[in-house]
Amino acid sequence: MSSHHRVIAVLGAGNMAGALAQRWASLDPAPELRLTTGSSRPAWADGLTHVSHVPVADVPSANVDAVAEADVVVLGVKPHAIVALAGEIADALAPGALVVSVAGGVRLADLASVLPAGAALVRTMPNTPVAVGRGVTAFAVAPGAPAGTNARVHELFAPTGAVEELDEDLIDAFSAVVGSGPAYVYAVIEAMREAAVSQGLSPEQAARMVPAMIGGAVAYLESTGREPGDLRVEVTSPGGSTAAALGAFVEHGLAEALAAGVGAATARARELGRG
Ligand SMILES: NC(=O)C1=CN([C@@H]2O[C@H](COP(=O)(O)OP(=O)(O)OC[C@H]3O[C@@H](n4cnc5c(N)ncnc54)[C@H](O)[C@@H]3O)[C@@H](O)[C@H]2O)C=CC1
Ligand SMILES: O=C(O)[C@@H]1CCC=N1
Repeated sequence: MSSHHRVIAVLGAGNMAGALAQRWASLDPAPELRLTTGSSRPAWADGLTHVSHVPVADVPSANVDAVAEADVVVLGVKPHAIVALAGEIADALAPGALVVSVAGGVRLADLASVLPAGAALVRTMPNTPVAVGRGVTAFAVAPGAPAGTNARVHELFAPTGAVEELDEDLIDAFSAVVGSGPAYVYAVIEAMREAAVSQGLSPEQAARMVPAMIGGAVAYLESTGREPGDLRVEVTSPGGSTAAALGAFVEHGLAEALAAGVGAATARARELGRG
């Protein structure tokens, strides 16, 4: 991380913004991180001298205090609370501070309306694997932001995984696939573990084997660069056991279920953005 981003304030360091902060805290050299929450305590920050944490329940000015001279300000609260939080800290922002929203649905225009004109404002959609440097984040820069804002976002997010700029109108769809996606994968892992146990494997065996299988399948896909359909066929002997499973998936509507889930998530993100 360059000298640009020496002090990072993370306001609302919960599941998502906390995952980002965790990654930044692990860098060498690490930035100074100032976390705020409502009342909860981010246990991962215990004992880290470059990470401070103040709950607004204890210190009502915690957000404004954290922003003073910060190079980056991450707004990590829930969508319904984020415009109020942006307004609360607007006057305390250091000149040139990069303001990063992670809120689902909430539009740049709504955030820009309460921030100083020309603020370096960016809307992002990260996912929780950023905590281990394997996230995938999309971002859109506010129309009035200074030149170079885009490069600052790339630099800030580079240690958290993949990052790419996306038209703001596509961020809700990206959220439905990639922001929420880890939850879908964990739901699949849970269901596969249950299925394994129902076929006689022990819970411990299933817990070990299922994530290793998924990690291996993804690594094979990524390292060969082959199409998933091609790799699927490679596993599926005609008339064999895999074909029996894939037939059952078609019969039970797996693809339709995934499409319906992604559609529901996109629609819900748009709703959240309208408040
Ligand atoms: N959880 C996820 O995987 C993802 C979440 N997001 C977005 O991240 C945002 C937060 O979601 P989560 O992290 O899941 O929720 P969360 O509830 O874990 O985090 C919100 C945090 O804000 C704190 N907070 C509440 N009021 C505050 C205030 N006035 N000042 C400072 N902190 C305050 C809470 O104590 C909590 O730590 C949402 O806008 C969501 O759309 C985006 C991408 C993925
Ligand atoms: O569930 C949510 O609303 C957020 C947005 C993407 C992931 N979590």
